[in-house]
Amino acid sequence: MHTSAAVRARGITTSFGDVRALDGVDLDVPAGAVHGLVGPNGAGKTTLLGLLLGLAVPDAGSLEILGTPVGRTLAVPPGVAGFVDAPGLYPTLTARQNLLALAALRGSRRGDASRQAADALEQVGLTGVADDRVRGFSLGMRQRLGLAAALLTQPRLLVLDEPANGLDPSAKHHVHGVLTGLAEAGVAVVLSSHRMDDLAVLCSEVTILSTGRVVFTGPVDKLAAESGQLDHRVLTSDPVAARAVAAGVPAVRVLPAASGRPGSDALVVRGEVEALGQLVVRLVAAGVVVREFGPVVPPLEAAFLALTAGDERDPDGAEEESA
Ligand SMILES: Nc1ncnc2c1ncn2[C@@H]1O[C@H](COP(=O)(O)OP(=O)(O)OP(=O)(O)O)[C@@H](O)[C@H]1O
Repeated sequence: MHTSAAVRARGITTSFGDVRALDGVDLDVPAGAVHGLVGPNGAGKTTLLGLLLGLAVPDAGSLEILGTPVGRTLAVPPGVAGFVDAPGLYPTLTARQNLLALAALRGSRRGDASRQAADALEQVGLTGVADDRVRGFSLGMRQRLGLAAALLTQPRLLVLDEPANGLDPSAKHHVHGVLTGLAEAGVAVVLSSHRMDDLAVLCSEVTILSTGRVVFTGPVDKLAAESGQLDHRVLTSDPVAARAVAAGVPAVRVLPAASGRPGSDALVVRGEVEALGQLVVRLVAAGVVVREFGPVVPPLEAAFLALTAGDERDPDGAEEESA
C-alpha cells in the first residue's frame, strides 16, 4: 500500500493571454495510483500535464510533486518523466539509438545504457523493430517508444498525454499492462484520454476538467453513479407485453419507438438504477424473457456528457467571463 502524495495541487491557475486554461484546479494523486484526466477539447488537460512535467509554472496556486514544492523556474522535477502532445524523438535514428542518445544525455555508461534501452524496448513490446528508423514508425509505435524513453529514467511519477492514441487493441492492452505493473510497483501515473472506457479499465480515479475547472474528481465508480437517469435498451421475447409491464413501473418512462435501434423490437426506457431493476424483476415475474438489457450510452460516458454539457471552448479561445 502506497499512501504518500505524488502530486498535490491547490488552486492552480494558468492563463495564456485572455484564455484561462486552468482555473483554481486542485489535484491529488497518491503514489501507486493511475489517475486519468478527461475533458472536452481545450479543457486544460495538456496544460495541467505540462505543469507536472515542469514545462511551465502556474500563475497562481501551489504545486507539490513527489513531496517537493515546485518553484518558479522551469525544470523537470527529479523522478518525473513523460511527454505532452507527442514524444520528442529523432526520426532519422532507430528506436534503440533514440533511447541510447537519451541515456547518454543523462550520463549513463554505455554498457548500462544499452541494457536499459533493451529492457525498455522489451517492456513496451518494440524489440522486434528496435533497429528500424523512427521515421517509418506509426503513431502508435511512436507513442510506445515515448513510453520506453520515459521508463529509462525509472520515474516515480509518469505523465502521459493520450498514451493510447493510435494504439491498436492489442498494443493498448500491452501498454495498459505496463502502466498497471508500474502502479503496482508504486509509480504514480497521470494520463489524459478522450476515451472513458479506457480510463475505466485503467484508472483508480479520474478528474474531469471543463473549461479549466474541475467538475468531478474521484473514483470511477462514483462517477458512474453520477449519471442519474439512464436510457436502457430492453430486448425481450414479447415486446408488446414488455411495453405494458414497463408502463406500470413507477419512475420508469417508456421512450418513443424511434429511440430504439431501427428495425428492432427493443424498448427504450428511462429511469434511475433502482427503478430499472424493478422493471427487470416485473418482466421476469410476468414470464417475459429478457434477452438484452443495457445502457444506450455507457454510464461513464453519460456522466461525462452530463458534467461537461455545453462547455466546449470557443475555437477562437475567447474567454467567457462569468461575473
Ligand atoms: N501555448 C498556448 N498559447 C495560447 N493558448 C494556449 C496555449 N496552450 C493552450 N492554450 C489554450 O488553453 C486552453 C487549454 O488547452 P489544453 O491544450 O490544455 O487543452 P486540452 O484539454 O489538452 O485539449 P485537447 O483535448 O484538445 O488536447 C485552450 O483554450 C487552448 O487554446
